[in-house]
Amino acid sequence: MKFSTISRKYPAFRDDKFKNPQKWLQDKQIDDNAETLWRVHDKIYDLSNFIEHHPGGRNWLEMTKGTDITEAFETHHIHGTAEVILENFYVGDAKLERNYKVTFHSDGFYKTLKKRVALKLSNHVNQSPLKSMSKTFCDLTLAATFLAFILVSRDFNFPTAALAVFSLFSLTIISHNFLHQRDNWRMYLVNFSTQNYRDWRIFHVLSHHLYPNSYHDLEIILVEPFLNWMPIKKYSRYFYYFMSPFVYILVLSGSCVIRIVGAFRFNYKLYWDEILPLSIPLAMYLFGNFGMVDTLLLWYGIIMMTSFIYAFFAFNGSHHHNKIFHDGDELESMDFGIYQLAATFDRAELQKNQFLTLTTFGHHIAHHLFPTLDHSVLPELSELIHDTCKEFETELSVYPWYELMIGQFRQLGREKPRQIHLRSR
Ligand code: HEM
Repeated sequence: MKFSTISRKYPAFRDDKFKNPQKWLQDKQIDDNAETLWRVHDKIYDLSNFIEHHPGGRNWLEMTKGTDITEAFETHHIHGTAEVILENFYVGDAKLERNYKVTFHSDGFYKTLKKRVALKLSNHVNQSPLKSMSKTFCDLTLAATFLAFILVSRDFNFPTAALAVFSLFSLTIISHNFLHQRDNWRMYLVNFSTQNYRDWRIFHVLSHHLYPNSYHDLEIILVEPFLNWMPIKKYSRYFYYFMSPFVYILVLSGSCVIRIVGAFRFNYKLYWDEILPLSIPLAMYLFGNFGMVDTLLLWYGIIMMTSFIYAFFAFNGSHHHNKIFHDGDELESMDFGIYQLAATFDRAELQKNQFLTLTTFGHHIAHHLFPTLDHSVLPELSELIHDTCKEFETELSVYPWYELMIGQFRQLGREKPRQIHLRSR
């Protein structure tokens, strides 16, 4: 059946043969009723003259022209300044209703929590020292990654290879913290794993974060038909179990292949920072003991191992337990925050360690609710989020890691949509 629980239209993108982040944005323009400009709730804005002045960087507004940016706008601005500025660019009311059914009522769960978070951040939490720890961790991991790859190319053995894999894995996830924020140089570090920060901002920030586990979520759609967590399946669970390790190994370099194919077949633009990942094999070649071909093979081998561990964490960590919402399931409330709680679980372990929070997608629910906040600030919000959940008679789901993993494999076999019980008043 072709429908999505969270939107009125079934995404145009689903019927494309070659799926990639740029095409996702183009097709979103068809679905979003944004009248070639920018839509926020039921109003249309012309932000063309604001692109250059946007404090978060020009990239966000450039990419989203012609689409409904309600979810992005609400989640990326906590303090209310953006709402005031937005009104300067109002051009008229939207002619058609919003495609997405998710709501942001001012007395609903998400907006209530957001007001409380804004107050707490202004009055009680000094973010600067915490944020600078994140930057220090990130910079040390960057240095460790280069050092580890050079060590591998001088003396290839299990400990040096493991060090290279774990430092690149950590670097990839730490840099994810920074690409959610205003433009900064650390966002480019995600490129070292052969991915690209612009694509990440589409498939992860604008697609996965805003519409998790739905047919609008590119992180799910891009691995189909090899993996499928939606309740409506094409193949048996055994096919997906068999394919899992192959998908895990190829996830990182696969995104690079998608970009190259997009550039040659569809004329998508390639940027200077696409060549950043090659600085690692270059350093290995200059300082190591291997020839050029062996260096490249060694580098790619480590990328594949990193990819396996990265995908293992990403797919088993927070979104695909069989009790989690997946498109086709019914939701009891369409409040944006309640939807995020239904589509995201937290891991019980290691919640207090800042380095591990940064490198393993920790405090994932809080991160989904307020993605621009540095991961170091998220533990400070735990109590507030718990209290607000209680008040709205809803809950955070926290599971031990092994249960999330078992649930993910069960979800690969779940074939019936069901109602997700997360109440909210
Ligand atoms: C696709 C939609 C948008 C996205 C993804 C986005 C993203 C961001 C990001 C990442 C930041 C930096 C946040 C931080 O590091 O604390 C930011 C800040 C900001 N943005 Fe946007 N933005 C969008 C649309 C807009 C619009 C339409 C306006 C107003 C017309 C706006 C006004 C601001 C302002 C004033 C800030 C400074 C921080 C604040 O006051 O919240 N943004 N934005």
